[in-house]
Amino acid sequence: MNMYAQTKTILTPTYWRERMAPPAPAKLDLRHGVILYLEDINVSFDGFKALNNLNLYINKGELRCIIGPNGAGKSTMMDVITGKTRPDTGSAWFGQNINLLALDEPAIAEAGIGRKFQKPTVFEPLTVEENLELAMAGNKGVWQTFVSKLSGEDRDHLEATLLLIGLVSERHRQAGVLSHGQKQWLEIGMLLMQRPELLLVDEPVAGMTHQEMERTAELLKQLAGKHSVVVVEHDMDFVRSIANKVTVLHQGSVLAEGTMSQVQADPKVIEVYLGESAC
Ligand SMILES: Nc1ncnc2c1ncn2[C@@H]1O[C@H](COP(=O)(O)OP(=O)(O)OP(=O)(O)O)[C@@H](O)[C@H]1O
Repeated sequence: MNMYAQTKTILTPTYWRERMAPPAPAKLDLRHGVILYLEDINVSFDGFKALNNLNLYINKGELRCIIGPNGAGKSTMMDVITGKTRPDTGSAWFGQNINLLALDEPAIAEAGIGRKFQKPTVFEPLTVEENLELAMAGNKGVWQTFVSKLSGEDRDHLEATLLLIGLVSERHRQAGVLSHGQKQWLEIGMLLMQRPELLLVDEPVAGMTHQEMERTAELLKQLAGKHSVVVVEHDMDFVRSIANKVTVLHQGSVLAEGTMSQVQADPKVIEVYLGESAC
């Protein structure tokens, strides 16, 4: 190509769009059956070790509960997975091939990790259905979501999600008038609209009635298999009702891991929880 043609080419928007566009997210490699690897993770805040050589492995389709006393490092661990906090040392991989420490928060969400915080953050003036539509939009933008029609596949996904979260009959109600439990389920539904592989759920049953807790347990159990789910929760009855495997964190490390009965019988766990009636 002569110099004139070359200059003309590099002045076109297409030339730059192709080169400046972020690379498409890598396809998650789950061939070893493990979706999350955290290895030797250390996080310090002003010299205080919030995570101390933490190792955690989550299998594809697993529902894992993380428990531990206040200050054990549970939230910090979730922050490392989602890119909110960078560890001082260690490695964090999503499947075999996605290095979480090389990605920022939006890229981690895009790669397939969704997080639900304790407090529901639904859009109260919008209906249940509109909230789900908006969540599906991802990076499309609010305006474009409402002017563009959902594809048949997206519509099916929305209907299936409404059914799963038990809000079919509430679909045209404003999110603001829902009960606390219903808002939590809607927010889980909003995460599901983005088809995450791994869901991180922070204290899902705080403030719920007993009935709402039972419904939430059913919902999380239904999600497992299709998704991998990590739940941080203080309510031990709830944990007992959903978890096959529980990880106990203490002082930023894994203290014990196993079934709820196994960890409850572990003298190290009993010692840590001594005086706390929860366990
Ligand atoms: N940004 C921060 N700056 C300083 N210290 C922090 C920061 N975030 C967390 N910590 C400290 O790190 C430790 C672990 O906190 P973290 O919130 O991860 O624990 P947790 O297990 O989630 O506790 P809880 O069950 O009370 O939510 C605590 O001692 C906390 O005070």
